[in-house]
Amino acid sequence: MFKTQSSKLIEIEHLSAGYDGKQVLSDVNLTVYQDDYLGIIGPNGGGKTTLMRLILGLMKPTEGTIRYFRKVKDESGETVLDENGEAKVEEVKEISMGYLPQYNQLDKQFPISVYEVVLAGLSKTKGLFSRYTQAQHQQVLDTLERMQLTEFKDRHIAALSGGQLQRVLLARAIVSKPDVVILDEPNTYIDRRFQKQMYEMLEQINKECAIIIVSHDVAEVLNNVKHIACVNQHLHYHDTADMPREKLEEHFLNV
Ligand SMILES: Nc1ncnc2c1ncn2[C@@H]1O[C@H](COP(=O)(O)OP(=O)(O)OP(=O)(O)O)[C@@H](O)[C@H]1O
Repeated sequence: MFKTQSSKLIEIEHLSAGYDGKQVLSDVNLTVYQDDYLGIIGPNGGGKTTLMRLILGLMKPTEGTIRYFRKVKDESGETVLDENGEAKVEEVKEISMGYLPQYNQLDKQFPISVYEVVLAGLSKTKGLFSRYTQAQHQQVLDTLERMQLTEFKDRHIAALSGGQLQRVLLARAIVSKPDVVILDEPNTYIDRRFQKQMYEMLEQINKECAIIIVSHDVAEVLNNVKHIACVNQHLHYHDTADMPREKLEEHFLNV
């Protein structure tokens, strides 16, 4: 089993939020760590996507705070450690986040190629009127290679299988080397045969950044994540290393 004791990346305290005066999340507290792999599970309409939208800054809470932290580096670029030997962090206004949206939020007919989709993952790092640099184009090519997508580079996204499209969107989410990748129901893109491959890719990605994955596939999520949070207006949190797998399944399979 995994064990994480690393520095915080996102800290959520006493967060409440909703739509049109109807409360969807109440008094949510959650810490996401720098090298975290956090699974978010819960019933339909429980507030999982809402929590992701809040973390991404796409909507504002009615109460509570979300704070972001970055590792402190010295002049030579080395991470500074605190008294416990953990990376020292400082609060920052924002961190970089890659996002893989739910399948049903996607317009597959939008006229855009695989290369352009992945390049769009760098749009935040480019000035509004400036062009992408040679290095940024190379970054796209490297990411396509890593995701085994080079042969589909010029293909229209409507002409991809679900698994290929999922890899393209994952490539877009990681191309900027973000601090955290947020995946909302990534399994809806693929059939079960490809799930193993997806989790292997995520394990590799987790060596470089934190991952938050929303999923209905409780058993599969429990197999892969370091921490698990069950969201149903309130949030219940568990360290998967602290609880036997059977207990977690018993606890969560019926949510
Ligand atoms: N834009 C919106 N306007 C009004 N109500 C919304 C909006 N988005 C979500 N809701 C409502 O908020 C509640 C939580 O929705 P949310 O999408 O966060 O749940 P979820 O846990 O992600 O659900 P699912 O597992 O079905 O994707 C639901 O009752 C939903 O109908």
